Amino acid sequence: MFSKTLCKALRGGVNSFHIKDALKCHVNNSPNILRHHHCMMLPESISQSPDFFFRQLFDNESSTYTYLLADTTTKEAIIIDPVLELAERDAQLIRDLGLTLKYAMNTHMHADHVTGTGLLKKLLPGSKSLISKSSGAQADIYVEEGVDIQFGRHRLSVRATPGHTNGCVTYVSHEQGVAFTGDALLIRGCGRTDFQEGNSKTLYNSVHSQIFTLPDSFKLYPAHDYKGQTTTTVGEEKHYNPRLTKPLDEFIKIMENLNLPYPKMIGKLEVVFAQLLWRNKGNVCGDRRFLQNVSNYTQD
Ligand SMILES: N[C@@H](CCC(=O)N[C@@H](CSS)C(=O)NCC(=O)O)C(=O)O
Repeated sequence: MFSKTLCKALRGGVNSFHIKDALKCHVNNSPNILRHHHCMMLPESISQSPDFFFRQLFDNESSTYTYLLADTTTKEAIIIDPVLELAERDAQLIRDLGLTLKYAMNTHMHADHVTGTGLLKKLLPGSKSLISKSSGAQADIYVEEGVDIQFGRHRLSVRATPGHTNGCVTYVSHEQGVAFTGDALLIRGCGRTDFQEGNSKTLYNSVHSQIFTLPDSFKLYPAHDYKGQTTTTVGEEKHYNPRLTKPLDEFIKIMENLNLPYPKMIGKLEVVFAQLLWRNKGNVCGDRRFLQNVSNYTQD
């Protein structure tokens, strides 16, 4: 079924360019059914530096990804989007690996789970919480567009990617060719825009100007996935994202008709809200204020 060139390329441990050429040649010489599938060209991927530690962690409850990154020489580490219930797991992993947590940070103020940054700070004294200034949430350190976050010799630069919430940011490592997109861009999807401070036009512009302008080979790591996918690339999403490849007006219609259920974890936040209400003697009003106050209560 495969052409000789393709079989040779697949057998020979050749690089992606060889396979690409062979695939092109295979498709050109194959029946129509293969020719009609316009698959994208695989870009050369950037290899991560040997001193860059990367670990993807998952929370089954909220389908949240947490990322632990570190400089293996200095042992300085950061954690992105930790979940409250799994803070003990994350702290233990950091201790086991002999790392020192510098920042417990968020890509945005989460509506679907309570952040673990506050508890991590207690479990790992010396670490600080970090979030974007525009999130309106409480933290030790506030970042905004253009700022660099340093750990050891590595750094993540902050790109503002509002739309799912006002304070959403994407953290980019240009050297490692990776970006942590939070809920702005999900694998073959994107963050919903129907509550909190959601705005689909803003989200569309954010993704197109701040994420799709990165090199095609950059690997993207979102804050959630509901289908068991772990990562994607800029090139893949520019080619296959069923929402963001559409023109803006179509994208807006798609987002208006997602009909997603309210995230199930918001139920849990309501328990926190009840405590907050009790503490504040009932002085809380409106959905936005509710989420803001829950965040303030849980963030730091
Ligand atoms: N049924 C899911 C709902 C998940 C959900 O709404 N996820 C958010 C991110 S957390 S606010 C989202 O933006 N989803 C976009 C999408 O297309 O799924 C659950 O409660 O688990």
